[in-house]
Amino acid sequence: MKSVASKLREKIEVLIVVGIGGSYLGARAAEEMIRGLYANDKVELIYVGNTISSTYTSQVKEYLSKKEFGIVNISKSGTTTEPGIAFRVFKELLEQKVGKEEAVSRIVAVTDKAKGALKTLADNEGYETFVIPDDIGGRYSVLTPVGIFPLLVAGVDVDAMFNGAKKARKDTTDLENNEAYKYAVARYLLNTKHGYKSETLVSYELQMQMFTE
Ligand SMILES: O=P(O)(O)OC[C@H]1O[C@H](O)[C@H](O)[C@@H](O)[C@@H]1O
Repeated sequence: MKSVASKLREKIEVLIVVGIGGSYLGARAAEEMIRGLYANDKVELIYVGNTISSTYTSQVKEYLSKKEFGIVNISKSGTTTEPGIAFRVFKELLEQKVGKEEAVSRIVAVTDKAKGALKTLADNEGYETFVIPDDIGGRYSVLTPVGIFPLLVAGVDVDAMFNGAKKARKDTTDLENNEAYKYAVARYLLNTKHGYKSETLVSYELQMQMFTE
């Protein structure tokens, strides 16, 4: 995955990340938390397929007219409507810009190992493909190719991320010092013993906003 990402990085200024829900939020949350909102890196990530806004889509198309770009299309089922539409739009734009053959070398699919329309399309077109493991749900997929591929193209140090994840796992085995566990216990007690029925998790730190999305 690293070599595919670094080859793509050499060619492009923008990576179009196609995906919605669990197939996009992890990468975006991690990218913004790690790089900040205005990253000083040669490759910019632009997220599409999480809206059907034609205004947004045409703004991104216009922005790309002067940029070298590639696409990663991320969908576990391979059949979700919004990313399906967005992928068609941006694939066509890329093919018009660089030709079909070069477009194939700039498109990557992240999807199920065997089933779904995206898997079939990727096999037919010859796109490089990375697998979303069966037993990992969308919202937990940031440390799979769903999050890691876009982050690699963005130039994020993913080895440091994995080291951090390993350290967090080790540190949290002791429940008394596990912040997530303490939070879960507190909210459970507030709900069941004190009658609080709704909860709002808010971040006023702009680059952490996607974490709570
Ligand atoms: O990865 P996909 O199959 O395209 O699904 C992407 C997302 O689609 C919807 O928004 C679902 O509510 C999410 O749970 C899912 O993560």
